Amino acid sequence: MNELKNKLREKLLFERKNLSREYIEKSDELIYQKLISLESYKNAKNIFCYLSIDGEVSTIKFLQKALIDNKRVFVPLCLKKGIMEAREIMDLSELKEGKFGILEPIKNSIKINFEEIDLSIIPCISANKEGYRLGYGGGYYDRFFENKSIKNSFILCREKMIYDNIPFEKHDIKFEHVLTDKN
Ligand SMILES: Nc1nc2c(c(=O)[nH]1)N(C=O)[C@@H](CNc1ccc(C(=O)N[C@@H](CCC(=O)O)C(=O)O)cc1)CN2
Ligand SMILES: Nc1ncnc2c1ncn2[C@@H]1O[C@H](COP(=O)(O)OP(=O)(O)OP(=O)(O)O)[C@@H](O)[C@H]1O
Repeated sequence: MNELKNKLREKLLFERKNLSREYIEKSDELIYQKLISLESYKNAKNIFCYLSIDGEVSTIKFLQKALIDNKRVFVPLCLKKGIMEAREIMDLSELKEGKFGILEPIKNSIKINFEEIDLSIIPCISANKEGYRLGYGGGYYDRFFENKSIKNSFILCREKMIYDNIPFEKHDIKFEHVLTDKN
């Protein structure tokens, strides 16, 4: 199974590299507009959202907007293999580049308990329309959401990166929504 996922990861990352700058910018903007129009965004007090890298759907503008709208914003801090926490940031300038080139909050940032998160924004390399995703293979999101009652979870995925036949296993979490530049 891991072999299958790794092959697919490689193929999809290659395809992602070949998306045009134009399409990337356009889909980033469309997805951003959808995000800030969500009722679950408007009602959210506490938001958990990733910090985008490479060809992932950009979340920078969204995070800035959330901070301006006085939401409390939490981002992933990877602690050890497969384990991450949601830690608060007040400003994007607090972030430092961590493992994998991903921006991270400082070590003594405030942790939020899972139950207090009102809205979760989740990265992927690819996803299917049912809410299964393919990530970088660290298992961070599967463990973070394991055995939890998930509310208002949104995977961000460009329409061109949607892939119907994502292989999934018992531990893989099915998220509630997939936001693309089309749906
Ligand atoms: N933007 C963004 N942030 C995210 C994720 C993501 O997919 N996107 N994550 C989603 O999970 C978590 C980080 N995922 C990670 C996955 C792998 C490695 C990593 O170091 N990989 C090594 C090999 C590790 C090993 O197997 O020993 C490498 O590829 O060099 C780091 C972070 C949390 N933050
Ligand atoms: N809840 C879990 N408990 C134990 N191991 C897990 C769990 N979830 C995932 N794993 C393990 O983590 C590894 C990576 O899983 P997977 O390929 O599904 O990651 P991914 O969803 O692509 O990664 P990420 O969530 O970091 O983006 C696999 O070896 C898997 O067995």
